Amino acid sequence: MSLEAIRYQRGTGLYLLNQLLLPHESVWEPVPTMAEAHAQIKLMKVRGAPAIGVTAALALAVELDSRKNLPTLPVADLLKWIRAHLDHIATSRPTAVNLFDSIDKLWAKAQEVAEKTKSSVEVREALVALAQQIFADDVKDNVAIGQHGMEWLVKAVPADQASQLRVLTHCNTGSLATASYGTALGIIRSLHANKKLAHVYCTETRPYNQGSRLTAYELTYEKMPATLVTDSMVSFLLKQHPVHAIIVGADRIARNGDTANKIGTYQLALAARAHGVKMMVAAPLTTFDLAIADGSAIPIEQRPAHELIRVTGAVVKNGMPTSELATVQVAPQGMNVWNPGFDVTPAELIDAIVTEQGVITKAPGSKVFDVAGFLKTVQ
Ligand SMILES: CSC[C@@H](O)[C@@H](O)C(=O)COP(=O)(O)O
Repeated sequence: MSLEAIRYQRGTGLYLLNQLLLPHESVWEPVPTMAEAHAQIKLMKVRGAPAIGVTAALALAVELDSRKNLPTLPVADLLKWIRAHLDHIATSRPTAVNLFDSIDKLWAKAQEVAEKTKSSVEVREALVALAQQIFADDVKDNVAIGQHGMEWLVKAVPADQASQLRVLTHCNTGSLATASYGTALGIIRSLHANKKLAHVYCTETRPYNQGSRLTAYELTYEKMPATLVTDSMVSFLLKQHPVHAIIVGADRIARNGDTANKIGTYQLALAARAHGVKMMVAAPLTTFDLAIADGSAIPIEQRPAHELIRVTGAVVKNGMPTSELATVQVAPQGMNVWNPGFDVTPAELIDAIVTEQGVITKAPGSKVFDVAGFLKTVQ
């Protein structure tokens, strides 16, 4: 059983693993309302593009179930309540489009059922079912991404190396960032399960350390052969040690394949290109934003300065980490800070985008992906 970040059952409620306390403590927190989901997403107690989208949907399901007055409202009033709550949760974090994908799907379903049935109870039932579907689909999609990515990479490397693959990943894209299994980490999980993984490197992913806190935790938990490196070591690592592919997730992918992902991804793609290493992006279709032509339109979240100038970790006693957390300051007070949470990797630097429907590659000679064209062939 792999780690999980989201627990939900109708009647029991929604619980999120507080990722701010990992890997030192596993504390599950209830999410009884959309307002609480907004707070947990904003604080990054839950994070990762797919996990955010799933959380928003399940929180709506939970609140629709627990507020007994909602199904007694006239359907027009229930729609107003739903719209206001969806608009609020949309303000929690700006970059991962999966949140907005969930919001759009939930709103479309609410309107459709309201129009057809005029029944608030029917609207509630349809939205609870849709939220459960969004949760279940994410797991299924990640498993498919894992399989497609593994198959693509095995074919992309020399045959005599295909069962001894060495990869590098960034940020956290595993069970903790999704409903389960993971996207980029899902591919690595599939390689490991199929005995094709020789080694995985994970970056610390400064400044928020999703790599050292979360991915390293998942890799250790899964007993994969793994090594942690700082973000600044990657070019030298690629020069010194053979790595077949850098595999990352995504928060938003434009029509041409430009990809917003955790800050630092762009420099990894540049290093990969300079060293002849494959650059793979793994994401479900909920991460695609077909409304934007290229990455210049992707909103990039600016994170607070304290994430750069302070570090939180477990207090070490007798050489061992304890469950006591402490925050220390590592830069002078008052120092100016620039802290974008994400960057955009140009499509030109990406070799493959792995989805649950298959792998998107560029036409020979093209610098960009035809995402819309790919989707027409698979849907
Ligand atoms: C499968 S998650 C893909 C991305 O969401 C992930 O790499 C990432 O950038 C997460 O950022 P975070 O700021 O931790 O939410």
